[in-house]
Amino acid sequence: MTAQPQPEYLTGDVAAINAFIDRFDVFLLDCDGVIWSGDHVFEGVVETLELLRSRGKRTVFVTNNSTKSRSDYVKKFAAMGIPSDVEDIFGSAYSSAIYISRILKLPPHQNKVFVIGEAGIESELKSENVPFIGGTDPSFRRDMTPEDWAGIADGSLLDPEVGCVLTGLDFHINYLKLSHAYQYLRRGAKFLATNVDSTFPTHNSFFPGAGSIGMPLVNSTGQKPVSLGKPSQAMMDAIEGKFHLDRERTCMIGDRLDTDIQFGIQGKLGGTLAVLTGVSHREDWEAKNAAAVPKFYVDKLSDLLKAA
Ligand SMILES: O=C(O)[C@H](O)[C@H](O)COP(=O)(O)O
Ligand SMILES: [Mg+2]
Repeated sequence: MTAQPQPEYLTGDVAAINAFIDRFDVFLLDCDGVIWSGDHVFEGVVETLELLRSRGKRTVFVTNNSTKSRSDYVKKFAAMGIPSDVEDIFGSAYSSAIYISRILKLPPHQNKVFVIGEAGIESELKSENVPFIGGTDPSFRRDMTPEDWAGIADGSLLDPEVGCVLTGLDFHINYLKLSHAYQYLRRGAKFLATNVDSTFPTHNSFFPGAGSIGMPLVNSTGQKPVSLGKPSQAMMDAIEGKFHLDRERTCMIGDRLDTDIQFGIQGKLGGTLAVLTGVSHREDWEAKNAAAVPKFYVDKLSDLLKAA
């Protein structure tokens, strides 16, 4: 197997950074591991976004994190001193909601979604008028009872209008939710995921990701979900349609090879930039079986400030 061309290292190279910025009109920016870690915004990120915008560049935030809706993210950005607009944000919860409402088009008698995930998914489904159950409903945040075993087994506790199961990052996952979802899938419901990231970078550490939350259903049903987050090209096509992207003049910036960088490469974007403040490290793309190799990399996003 021929070695993949290794990325250009930009950190500290003012001329290369300027050439990099001038080469693109639109920057698609990942969030967890690039902009912030949990509620902590990385140093210099606010100024870096200001620099890109001052040079007439469009900044679009593309996150796989489905726990928040686009309007939640506008609030999170504002709290960090980053002006943004709902129109600048494309999350996997939104990507999933528009896929279900505009592409999947569930039959009217089975148009409900059983959600495994947080409020972000529910808000985006509501914005697309897609009915759902499960999710943050407190009646699902408890242990199984004898009635649950019996009612799930004979179907009397299941909602016949559920036609789809959607899994995302869920900080309240439990056996009751998994059992309902499993039975809906056994009965033929469509299996979707907002994203399948194995880990979640936050609090300067790592936690189980959305993909690890949905894995018990993959294992128990033998089915794989259709994933609507990065690197899904359904998401890229939706972004291209919305922002009228010139792919050659667009660069994806991310911290994860098998989501962000693959997303940019499969999307045939003009460039991909990896940052080393999140999941992936140099060894990951230098490895023979690398999931993807970025075109450029920096230690951290704010290294682009050297261009100023
Ligand atoms: O488990 C997850 O959902 C992901 O780790 C998280 O959402 C990643 O978000 P992103 O880096 O795409 O902003
Ligand atoms: Mg990330």
